[in-house]
Formats: sequence, C-alpha cells, structure tokens
Amino acid sequence: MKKATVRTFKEAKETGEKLTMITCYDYSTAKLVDKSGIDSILIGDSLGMTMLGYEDTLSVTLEDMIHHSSAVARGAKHPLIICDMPFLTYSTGIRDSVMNAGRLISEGHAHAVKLEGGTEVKDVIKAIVDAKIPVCAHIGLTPQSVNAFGGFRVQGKDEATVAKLFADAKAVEEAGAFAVVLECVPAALAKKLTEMLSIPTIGIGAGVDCDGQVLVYQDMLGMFDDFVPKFVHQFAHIGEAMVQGFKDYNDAVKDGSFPTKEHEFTMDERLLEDK
Ligand SMILES: Nc1nc(=O)c2c([nH]1)NC[C@@H]1CN(c3ccc(C(=O)N[C@@H](CCC(=O)O)C(=O)O)cc3)CN21
Ligand SMILES: CC(C)C(=O)C(=O)O
Ligand SMILES: [Mg+2]
Repeated sequence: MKKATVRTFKEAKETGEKLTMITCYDYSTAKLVDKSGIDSILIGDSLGMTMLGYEDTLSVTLEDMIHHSSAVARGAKHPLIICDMPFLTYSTGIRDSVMNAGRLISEGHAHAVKLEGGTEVKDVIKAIVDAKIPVCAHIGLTPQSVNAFGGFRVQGKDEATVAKLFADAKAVEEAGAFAVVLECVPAALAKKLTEMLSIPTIGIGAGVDCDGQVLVYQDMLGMFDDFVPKFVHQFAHIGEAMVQGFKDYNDAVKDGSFPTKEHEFTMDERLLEDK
C-alpha cells in the first residue's frame, strides 16, 4: 500500500481520482483504517461529540487533540494524518496559531492541520503554511461557529452566503491551503466551487462532484445515534453488533458459560494441598 502525502491530494485533483478521508481518534481504530486503503485520516474536533459526549465541539482543547492525534499516528502508517485545530487556538493572533499548529505536528505527530473559516483566517493559514505546516481549510458549515450561526445550518442557500462561500474558497486557496473541506453546502454550489478551485475539495454533505469525501467514522459505521445528519450513509451496523456482543458476554457470565477451561491458567495443584 502506498503512503499518502499532500502530493497525493495535488495529483488527485489533476487526474480526477477521488480522495477519501475518515475521522479517527484512537490507536485501535487507526490500525483498522490503515488496512482499508483510505487516503487520509482526520482527527476531527468532532471527537468532542462522538468520543466525549459534548453537544458541540467548543469544549475540545489542544491537549485533547494532541492526545488523540498521537494515538492515531501510532496506529496508521499509510494515510495522510490531518488534525483539527480546536476552537480558540487560531483566533488570538498569528503567533499563537503557528505555535498551536506546530504542537499538533511535533507532539500530535500529524502531517497537516485543518482549521475552520475563509477570508477571516487567510493570514493565519498563510503564516502556518509559511512555517512548513500543510493546512487543510474548512468552509461552509463550520461547527465552531455554531453559536454565531444559531445552530448547525446548511450554508449557501441565499445570496449573501453564496457570495461568502465563493470569497472564502478563493481566500483559502490563495493563502496556500492544500485542500478545503466543504461542509453542508448545496451540491450545485459545491460543484461550482470544485470547478473554480485548483486545490481539491473534500465534501461532507456537499454532493458527489467534490474531489473527495469525508465522514465521521461512527456515523458511517452506525455507531452514533445522537443525531444522524442527512449526508450520512451507514456502510455497516457496528453499533448493533457491539450491543449484541456486550449482551452475549453479559448472558454468558451470568449463566456460567464463560469463562471455560480454554480461558484458564493451570498450576501444579499439589501446591494447594493443606491450603
Ligand atoms: N457524529 C458527528 N457527525 C458529524 O458529521 C459531525 C459531528 N459529529 N460533530 C461536528 C460536526 C457537526 N456536524 C453537523 C451537525 C448537525 C448537522 C445537522 O443537524 N444537519 C441537518 C441540516 C440542518 C439544516 O437543514 O440546515 C441535517 O438534517 O443533516 C449537520 C452537521 C458535522 N460534524
Ligand atoms: C466533520 C469533519 C469535517 C470535521 O471537521 C470533524 O470531524 O471535526
Ligand atoms: Mg472539525
């Protein structure tokens, strides 16, 4: 299997080969993703919701991201590893942003970082790229803006947000991002943006004409049911399989059918005489 790099992304845009990205937050799952051939792993700040049970991504810290990213990096040797910059780690100045991005690389062992926003983060993207850290941009529904948006809302359905998306897409490309995630954007608009840009677009709820796709792994494996966005397809039903496995274990312990002889360790039982 080939190791994916930012060059894989560049070449895919040129050849038309679709790019695949999946979230991942831990070592064991990273090893499984590694075997699948998926091009890239995103340590998404969605881990705040899927792994930690928060209602949004705003409570996730840089330490959380480093902790999960380094675990993933130990398990995945082929995909390009991209780590989300969490809320408030790239909006307090260029120096903070570059230092924080750097920690995701040096301590989190990611290959690239992702951050949310367009025109307003142009200078931040440029500074991080100048520090030799590849940046993936993320525009459209940017979950860290949930309070500013007033909810998780599809973007690009009116004149103002369509104009904003064109401006954002141009800005992140000019700033030097190697790719851009388009989240919850109407398919027709995502198609136009994809045609306009020379960097690949990675869609989530943005239709089939993006250069690649990303999904949260618990969503596409049927392991997360707090909410199921319209863009999710369940490619497996692992949640059900897990519940069944837990039930079978519970029943087997209760009825004494587990553990059996095969699971036991033996000893010279003479050692137990007169004990
Ligand atoms: N498990 C999970 N999957 C995700 O895709 C995901 C996360 N968590 N956490 C971070 C963000 C939040 N995301 C979300 C959250 C909610 C909607 C949502 O409610 N979408 C509605 C459409 C809303 C509208 O009509 O404007 C839907 O029906 O899909 C979408 C994306 C995407 N990300
Ligand atoms: C949904 C993807 C794009 C993301 O940013 C995340 O998982 O945090
Ligand atoms: Mg994210």
